[in-house]
Amino acid sequence: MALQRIVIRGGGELHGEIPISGAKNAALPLVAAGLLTPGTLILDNLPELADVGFMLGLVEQHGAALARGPRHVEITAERITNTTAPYDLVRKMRASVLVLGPLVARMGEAKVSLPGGCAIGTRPVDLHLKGLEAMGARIELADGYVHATAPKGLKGTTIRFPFVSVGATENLLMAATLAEGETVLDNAAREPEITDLARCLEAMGADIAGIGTERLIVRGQPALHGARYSILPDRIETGTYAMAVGVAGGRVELVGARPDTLEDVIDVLNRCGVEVTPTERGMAVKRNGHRVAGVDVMTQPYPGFPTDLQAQMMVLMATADGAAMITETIFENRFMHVPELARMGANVTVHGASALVRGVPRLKGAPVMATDLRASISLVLAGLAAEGETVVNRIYHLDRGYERVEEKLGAVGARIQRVPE
Ligand SMILES: CC(=O)N[C@H]1[C@@H](OP(=O)(O)OP(=O)(O)OC[C@H]2O[C@@H](n3ccc(=O)[nH]c3=O)[C@H](O)[C@@H]2O)O[C@H](CO)[C@@H](O)[C@@H]1O
Ligand SMILES: C=C(OP(=O)(O)O)C(=O)O
Repeated sequence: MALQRIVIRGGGELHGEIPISGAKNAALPLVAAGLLTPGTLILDNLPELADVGFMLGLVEQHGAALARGPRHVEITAERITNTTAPYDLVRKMRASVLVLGPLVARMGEAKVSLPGGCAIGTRPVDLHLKGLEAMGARIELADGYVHATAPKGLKGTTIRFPFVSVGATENLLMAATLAEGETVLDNAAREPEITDLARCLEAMGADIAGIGTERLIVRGQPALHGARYSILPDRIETGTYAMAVGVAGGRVELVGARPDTLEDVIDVLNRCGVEVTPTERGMAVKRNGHRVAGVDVMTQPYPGFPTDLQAQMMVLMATADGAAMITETIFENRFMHVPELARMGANVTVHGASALVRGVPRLKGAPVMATDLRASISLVLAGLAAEGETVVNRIYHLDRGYERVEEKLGAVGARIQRVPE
């Protein structure tokens, strides 16, 4: 794909409505779950994103047949013909590691390239591997690959996570559905995407208790069957566009949003003066004239403030009337947007895991470089608030997680364009 950039002329308010897509971070494990059954898993409300395309390509090369329509896929893994997830696919997207649990559980074997570090931190997968080991798999690491074998199948056990991990919870939850006996996952992640995965697994015949809590109890089944499931709306996309309205001003209805999946974020927005109200179709977000107030936030596992909205929140605080302390507790290197925002006139000082943001009346347009998905969209938001022109380079990260971003923002009045680099 040719390199592209996004050009934004800031300063205008946003008015109208934005449709919210299906959640990327629910879609990825749900596609992997298609490997658990020889039956057909039908997923609706599938977001059209680069990451979803990578994940579908991955399950396809494991032997799944795909039938795709708009926002819809049918995955039939009648036979798994290949249990190796190669480096070339895994390096494009870390969530590829989510095929490990389903493959070992169903086939007794899998070889998955180790995902490696990425821009936001080292991101090891030790909890995924320890959990599979506790379920009886033998784990070997060689040549950059994890080779997991469980020729007699996985066995249920109790796994207590030392800290909360979304991916490890998902991988082991999927593995446990086909294990022999009962698996207890303690200190499990409670993100809405995990609830979505658990509900879909139930529809496929899994027996799971404690859904939505930090203790998941799974009674393994000999096999799962096909099902049809509609993916929940993306709470991170919702929060991002809510913050865009906070940054630019105006009033926008986020159609299809599920406010119950982002209560903490809505509370923060209301406290800083961005009005969020539920509507019949989703939620409405409004800011009129006045500058927002500074509000401190700390990222936390769900139901706390999501790390995936930290960069966008920083942009909102960058133009606040006052100061805000933003603390990142999930990833050790998730402030790469700070130097780029500074080039646009933001006043941010980083001390370890905290960033002190002193609001300025106005940001200024500049050419900037996107380093990861949420950093990229934060620069787009900054461009909406800035005087003059902002050019965001290296936008392929954006297409991993935001569907038709320039169309969605353009439709509510943003002056935004995608152009070749
Ligand atoms: C595809 C997907 O859903 N991605 C999300 C998922 O990522 P992901 O599932 O990778 O994030 P985790 O919740 O696992 O990571 C949380 C923390 O635990 C660490 N860790 C994790 C696993 C492990 O085995 N060992 C370990 O040390 C990570 O490096 C990180 O510091 O949750 C993150 C936290 O909400 C989000 O930012 C990502 O958008
Ligand atoms: C970090 C993210 O995704 P991933 O875990 O797929 O890298 C994200 O969605 O912000």
